[in-house]
Amino acid sequence: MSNSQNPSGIKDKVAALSKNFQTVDIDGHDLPPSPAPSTPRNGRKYALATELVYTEGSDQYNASSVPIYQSATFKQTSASGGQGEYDYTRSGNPTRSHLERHLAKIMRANRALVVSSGMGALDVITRMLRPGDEVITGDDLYGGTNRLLKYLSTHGGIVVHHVDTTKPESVTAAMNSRTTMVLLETPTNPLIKIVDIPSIATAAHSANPGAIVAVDNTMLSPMLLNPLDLGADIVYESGTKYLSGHHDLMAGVIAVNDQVLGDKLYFTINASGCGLSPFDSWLLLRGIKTLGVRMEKQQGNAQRIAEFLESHGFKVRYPGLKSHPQYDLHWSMARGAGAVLSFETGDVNVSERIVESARLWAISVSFGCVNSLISMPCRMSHASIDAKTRAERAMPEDIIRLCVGIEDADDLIDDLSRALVQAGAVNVTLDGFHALGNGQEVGESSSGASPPS
Ligand SMILES: Cc1ncc(COP(=O)(O)O)c(C=O)c1O
Ligand SMILES: N[C@@H](CCSC[C@H](N)C(=O)O)C(=O)O
Repeated sequence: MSNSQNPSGIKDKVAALSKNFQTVDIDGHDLPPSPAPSTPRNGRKYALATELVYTEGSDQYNASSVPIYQSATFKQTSASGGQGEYDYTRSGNPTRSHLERHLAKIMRANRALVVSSGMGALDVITRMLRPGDEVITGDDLYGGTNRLLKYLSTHGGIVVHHVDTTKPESVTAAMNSRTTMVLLETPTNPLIKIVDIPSIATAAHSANPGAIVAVDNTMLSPMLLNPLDLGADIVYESGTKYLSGHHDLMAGVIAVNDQVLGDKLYFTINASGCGLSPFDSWLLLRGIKTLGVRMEKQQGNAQRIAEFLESHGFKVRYPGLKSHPQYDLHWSMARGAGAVLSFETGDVNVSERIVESARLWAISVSFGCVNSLISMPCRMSHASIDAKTRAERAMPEDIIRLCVGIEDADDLIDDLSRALVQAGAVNVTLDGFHALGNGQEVGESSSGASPPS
């Protein structure tokens, strides 16, 4: 390059300098590594609602919204490679890093990792298992989790014990020195059973100090529960649900405190290539900002709807109701009841008619979205669990799951009332209406098992 093209020789100087000093750009400006993450956890400085929206970026242009680094590759400054913070998006991407560090803070973890779905997160976690390892898990589990565990027990030589995790003594009885992982959900999906995380974590670690206690926190989100503070080693969740809140992306989040564990999980993510894309990382980061207000509104609505159904004679499962058999246990761990509840009608056909009569409530799987959803888990989200297993696990075929959104609660109740009447689920009198055929106790199964899909 001639001096006329480069009068002061500044570019040569900068090029030489930048080999050693990576934060100087081509024009010699001091350049912070692009978007520096939200501050790593250093003790909670603010209330969670504040932390959700507060991110300290040091983007070179002070962008208020973290930029989407839609790039697969990052140029290096020398042929020896590995000098820049990023080289390839499968291994790391600034938008994803920002999200991960923001999540670590919110989840009260030392490290968070984001992948392409909640099931992707569980896949990464279970890749730590080896043939002969034993896993203890619940008898009421999200259908996809059950399916992956079944696959691992059929094809991977992993022994999976499904026990009633609401009874810590059942979990303890299944433990031995080969127990490598205890996998918990609370509240369970869809029976809304509560699991005592601290007691089970203590028992698992004393049976085998190397055992990993992993908690699926999808139902409550970090807004309402922090399993790592209760003795869990890994917390993971489907970011498709509350964290993002709009059903416009799929994501999975994993968080840990142990550095070695974090490194192992990261290795698998890089090796298998399931890290969350830059655009979905950005969308998830945007969704997280409103988690506090969404959850507050959603669980306020859910409480009203649970009380409405119970007051009209339905058997309702929701930890915000004093009638929940594990009300005290739930509130000893969590800061809220969440926004998923289920109820029974006593008749699978009546349940079907209710679901199909609702208008505001969309017939849809999933939960955590701003819109209210209604579903029959045995035919939808949990259809991958065969009818025989569902019956053995006392999963009522008529159970209806409500995933409550942010709409006006009166509108939701009006729509549900109309659906209950239209479906013939209630006895209407001059004084109001009352559930028909609700002679069931929690956990008692009704007839009418439908075939697995
Ligand atoms: C409790 C629970 N865990 C995990 C998952 C899996 O998440 P994803 O659908 O994002 O893979 C789901 C739902 O799909 C779920 O309900
Ligand atoms: N067809 C899907 C069903 C997804 S269910 C989603 C969510 N976890 C829920 O509980 O509603 C599948 O087979 O995985």
